[in-house]
Amino acid sequence: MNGTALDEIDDLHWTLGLIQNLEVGLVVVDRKACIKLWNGFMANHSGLPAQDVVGEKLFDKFPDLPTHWLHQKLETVFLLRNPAYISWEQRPYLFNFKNNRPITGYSKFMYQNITLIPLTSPTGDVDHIGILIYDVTDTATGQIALENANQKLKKLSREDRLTGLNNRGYWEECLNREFERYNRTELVSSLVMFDIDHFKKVNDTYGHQAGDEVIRAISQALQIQARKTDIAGRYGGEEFGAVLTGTNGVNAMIFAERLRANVESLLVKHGEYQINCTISLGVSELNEDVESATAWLEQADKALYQSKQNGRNGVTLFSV
Ligand SMILES: Nc1nc2c(ncn2[C@@H]2O[C@H](COP(=O)(O)OP(=O)(O)OP(=O)(O)O)[C@@H](O)[C@H]2O)c(=O)[nH]1
Repeated sequence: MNGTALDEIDDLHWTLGLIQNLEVGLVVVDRKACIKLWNGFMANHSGLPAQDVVGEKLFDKFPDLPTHWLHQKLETVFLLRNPAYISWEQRPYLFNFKNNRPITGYSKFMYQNITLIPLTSPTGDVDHIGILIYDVTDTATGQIALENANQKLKKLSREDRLTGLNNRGYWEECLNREFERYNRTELVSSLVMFDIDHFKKVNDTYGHQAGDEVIRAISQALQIQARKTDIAGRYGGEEFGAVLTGTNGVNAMIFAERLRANVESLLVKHGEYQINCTISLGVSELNEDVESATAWLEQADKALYQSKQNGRNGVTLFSV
């Protein structure tokens, strides 16, 4: 053997060593999806050494693979002779490997980015594809945790702590949006505002904690009665609002009256006491006479004030 041949063998030897020890998975398959190369990364994570895998059909050896999808991807790479990239966001993993990172141990599996590379033979044909598997568990779990934290923050910024209802800021935003929507679609909506009657007396008689229990119980009654499309919020200390989308004034009055009766029949337990409360409600239908979201709110508030004037524990529909 001459010097050049020895050099080439030497080059091949260290190239193979490099491939075997890469911290990236490498699988080479032919046109029949027969496995030609299976590097150390793949052996370590699958528990299957190269001698058990090389020469086998990929889909026979790994029946859990997304056969149809991967087959199509491989065919496209053979046909177009262009690489294909699949990120963990499109498909969390190709091979179901356990996540063995101690820091990101809360993910059960290894997130993977995948690259499919067409491999050209000396004749210029593409008869093989290299499948590269990158372990991106750290990036993926970090990004998922960040997204979850953002979702939680968003929820917290919109939520009233005591009741879990929308807080005033977010509820007003929804009210404004509903008003804008009405201007575009003219689909009717109604607003119900209500306030707990003589609530100061509840606090003074049973204490602030008991008052909080009453607020929570009434909020729950509101949440149970509201539809998914209704927008319920805590407007102030003991004042609440509900935007009833797609509901006219007459039906909003039925809603309000049912809620009034529900609250009237509630008995809120606090220690040895059972506290009974009532609410006063005002209803305002959104129609072309209402000039702004603020005007809509003022109308419902006027109707609520009328209910208080009428002796409380009642419902009033705003009229000019
Ligand atoms: N426990 C508790 N009390 C609150 C909260 N927010 C406001 N309040 C109390 O609600 C009471 C509201 O009293 P008022 O505005 O005088 O009204 P009211 O006693 O309900 O009388 P009317 O509305 O006229 O029937 C006050 O005593 C506030 O301290 C809260 O989050 N928890």
